[in-house]
Amino acid sequence: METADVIVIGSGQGGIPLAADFANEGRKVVLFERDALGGSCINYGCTPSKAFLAAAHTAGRANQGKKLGIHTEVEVDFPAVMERVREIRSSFNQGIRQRLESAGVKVICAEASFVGERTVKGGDVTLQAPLVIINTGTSSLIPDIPGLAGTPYLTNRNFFDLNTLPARLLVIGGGYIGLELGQGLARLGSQTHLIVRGDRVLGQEEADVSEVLAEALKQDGIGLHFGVNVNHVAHENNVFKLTLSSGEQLQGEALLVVIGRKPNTGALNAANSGIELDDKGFVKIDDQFHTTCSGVYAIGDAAKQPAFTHVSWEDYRRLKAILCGENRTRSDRVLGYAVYTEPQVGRVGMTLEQAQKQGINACAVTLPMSQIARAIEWGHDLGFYRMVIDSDTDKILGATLVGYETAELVHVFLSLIEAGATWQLLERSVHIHPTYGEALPSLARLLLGDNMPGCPNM
Ligand SMILES: Cc1cc2nc3c(=O)[nH]c(=O)nc-3n(C[C@H](O)[C@H](O)[C@H](O)COP(=O)(O)OP(=O)(O)OC[C@H]3O[C@@H](n4cnc5c(N)ncnc54)[C@H](O)[C@@H]3O)c2cc1C
Ligand SMILES: NC(=O)c1ccc[n+]([C@@H]2O[C@H](COP(=O)([O-])OP(=O)(O)OC[C@H]3O[C@@H](n4cnc5c(N)ncnc54)[C@H](O)[C@@H]3O)[C@@H](O)[C@H]2O)c1
Repeated sequence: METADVIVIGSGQGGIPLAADFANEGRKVVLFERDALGGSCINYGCTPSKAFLAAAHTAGRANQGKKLGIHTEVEVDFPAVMERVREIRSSFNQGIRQRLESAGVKVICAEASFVGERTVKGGDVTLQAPLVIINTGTSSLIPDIPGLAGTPYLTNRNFFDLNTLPARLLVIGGGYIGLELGQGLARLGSQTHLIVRGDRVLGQEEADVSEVLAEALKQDGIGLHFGVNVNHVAHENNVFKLTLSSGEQLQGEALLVVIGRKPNTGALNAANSGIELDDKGFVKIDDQFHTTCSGVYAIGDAAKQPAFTHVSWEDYRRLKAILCGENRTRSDRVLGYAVYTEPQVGRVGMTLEQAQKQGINACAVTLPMSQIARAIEWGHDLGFYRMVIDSDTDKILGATLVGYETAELVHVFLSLIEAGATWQLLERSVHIHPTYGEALPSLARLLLGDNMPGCPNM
């Protein structure tokens, strides 16, 4: 049987740099990929969705110009929007191929599965290696709704193949993907309905985050249906007909199904290498990414890490350090993430509820957009900034920023928390006027009991 030094299964966000690094060090590295190189992020996730949203939010902002007295007629060239998205995706994809090739990684385009301990078969190649890394990601979870199977519904996988703007869009799921892509198509002109099983969108966030988002979606003309299930799907004459548990019927030319993800571990035959999966199929790992089989590690979404690209990438850095003998773990990082709706949600660290559940004597301060000069000047009236602190140590524990481009601004908190900073440090900082960033020391000033924390001229 052929051998290698390292086998990587899946070209996800952590697997690619790991494979390239080991190959650059002169080791024999083989990477198995059953689909497009670069995984979900580059092909069906972050890259195409954010390129798509750049167009959608440009249209949305132009339409909102009327609040500032600017009236424009937006004309959407949908095929051009989608062609640009696919071009960007393709260029990123090519970049991955070049990176792996120039590092000397042997890429095998086949689905891999374990046939023995640390022994992997893909296509007609069977290999054994002392080090195997699983980075196989997730795929769309599809609900078992009568009538759905066999219809041409959309998921994040085929969404970016669209060439015609659907006149009416129906979305099942009120999470990240439903909100981002649903709001995106609505802003480009689809009459959109969001069907949400729970009582609010983004159910895992704080309730007032959901409220702001719901208001923003309504302003984009999106119909919101809470607390309902889809009982039946029909597809006739190119029109989807959905019957909801409330008895309501909805129709649309497109149906987007985005109710969460399932791990890509079914094909792995993990048990053949003594690798245990949990009851949902995620690979079980310890705090150093080790599976239940010696020499086999798992990173990213398939290992039930928070499902974000930067997490999978950071998994790579930590696993690399661990394999080089450093005593790192996976659980001591400050988690940040963002939702790319308008307004955006930028989140870092703990919410107040999470902190209190951990027994921390925590408190939070919140500053609404109506008290931020920059937001008033630009007409960005939806949202708020919130900071959570430890009342005993004064350390900053977390932040939730809902507003314009907060995915950028929230990094201030990421660095402060990483540095173990107190809220007094933020309060002392003199931020530039007039900026959104200026509101962050103002937020801290609320802890001084300052009721008028805004900028000097307010
Ligand atoms: C629509 C959408 C938008 C997103 N937007 C963002 C965002 O803005 N920011 C963010 O941080 N995250 C975002 N995410 C999440 C992000 O894409 C993932 O968390 C990220 O890609 C990490 O995935 P990964 O490294 O675990 O594996 P993946 O990127 O999923 O890659 C796994 C790879 O393994 C391959 N594979 C699976 N099984 C096998 C097998 N048996 N043999 C060979 N190959 C196999 C797959 O084909 C795939 O290429 C988004 C996701 C989606 C779906
Ligand atoms: N900006 C980003 O970083 C970004 C963007 C997109 C996706 N992602 C990642 O991808 C993951 C998956 O996104 P997602 O939107 O598919 O999942 P999600 O978990 O964010 O949302 C799923 C939604 O579907 C609903 N739902 C679940 N089961 C249902 C059912 N049977 N019927 C009807 N509704 C149901 C849930 O209540 C929820 O509203 C995210 O958790 C995130 O980690 C990240």
